[in-house]
Amino acid sequence: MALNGKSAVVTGAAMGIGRAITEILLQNGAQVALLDVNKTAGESLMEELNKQYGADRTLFLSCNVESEEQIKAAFQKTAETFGGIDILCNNAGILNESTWEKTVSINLMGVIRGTYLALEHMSKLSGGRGGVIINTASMAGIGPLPTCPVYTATKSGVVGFTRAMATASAASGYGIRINVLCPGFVQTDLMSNITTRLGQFSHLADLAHQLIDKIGIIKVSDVAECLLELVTDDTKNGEALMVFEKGRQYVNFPSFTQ
Ligand SMILES: NC(=O)c1ccc[n+]([C@@H]2O[C@H](COP(=O)([O-])OP(=O)(O)OC[C@H]3O[C@@H](n4cnc5c(N)ncnc54)[C@H](O)[C@@H]3O)[C@@H](O)[C@H]2O)c1
Ligand SMILES: CCCCC[C@H](O)CC\C=C/C=C/C=C/[C@@H](O)[C@@H](O)CCCC(=O)O
Repeated sequence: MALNGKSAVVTGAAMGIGRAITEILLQNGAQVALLDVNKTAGESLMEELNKQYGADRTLFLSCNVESEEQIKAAFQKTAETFGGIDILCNNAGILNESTWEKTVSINLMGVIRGTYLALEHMSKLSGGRGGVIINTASMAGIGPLPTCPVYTATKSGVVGFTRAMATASAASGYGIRINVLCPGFVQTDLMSNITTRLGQFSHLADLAHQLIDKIGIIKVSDVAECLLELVTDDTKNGEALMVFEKGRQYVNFPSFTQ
C-alpha cells in the first residue's frame, strides 16, 4: 500500500515507538491521528509535527485504549476529519507486573478493542476501503521473559490474535491485512526503572539486565522502518516481524497442516 494521502491512527503515539511510527507515516505522506492517554505529551507533539508537516496532517485525540467509548469516539473523529481510516497501529502498551490486570487490559484487550472497532470503519463488508492493521507485540510474545510473565502473556496473546484475525480477514473478505511487530529491547521510557516494573519478580532484575546485554538495545526508528515494511508490502498478512540488534527476521511458526 502506498501511503500518500492515506489516513492512519496510532495508539500510544505521544512518545517512544508510537511517536516514531507516527513520524514515519507522516514522512511517507499519510495523515495521522495520534491517540494517547497522555494529553500534555500528545498535544505538544502535535504542535511540533504541525510545524513540520502542516496543520492538516495530524490530529491529537485524548484516548485511553481501556475505554471502548473513547476509542469509538476517536475513530469517528478521525474518519470525519480525514475521510476514513486506512491504517491502524495498535501500539499502546505498558510494562507493569504489579498492576497485572491493567497490563492485560491495555496490552491485549486494548488491541482487540481497537481492532474490532476499526473493522466498522475499515472493512469492505461495512462500507470501508480495506487497509492494514499493525499490532505492536514484542519478542517476548515469541520467546517468554521469566521476569515478566503477564507482559509475556499479553504479547503472546497479541501475536496469536493477529495471526488468527489475519486469516479470518482474508477468509471473510474484509480487505484488511493484519501483521504484528515483535521488537526486542528498544530505547524508550518503558525500559526505565525496570526493577520497579517487575513487581513480585523484581528479585530477578539481574536476569533481565543480562538478557538486555545479550540481545542489545535498538532505536525507535529501527522499529518504525519495520512497520513501514509491513504496511507497504501487500504480500504480508499474518506475519510476525522481529527486530533486534542483529537485524530483522520474520518468524517461522510450525505448521500443523503440511
Ligand atoms: N521499549 C521496548 O523495549 C519495547 C519492546 C517491544 C515492544 N514494546 C511495545 O511497544 C509499545 C510501545 O512501547 P514504548 O516502549 O514506546 O513505551 P513508552 O512508554 O515509551 O510509550 C507508550 C505510550 O503509550 C501510551 N499509553 C500507555 N497506556 C495507554 C493507554 N491506556 N491508552 C492510550 N495510550 C497509552 C503512553 O502514554 C505512551 O505515550 C508497547 O506496546 C510495548 O509493549 C516495547
Ligand atoms: C525486562 C524488560 C522487558 C521489556 C519488554 C520488551 O517488550 C522487550 C522484550 C525483548 C526481548 C525479549 C526476548 C525474549 C527472549 C526469550 O525467548 C528467552 O530467550 C529469554 C530467556 C531468559 C533468560 O535466559 O534469562
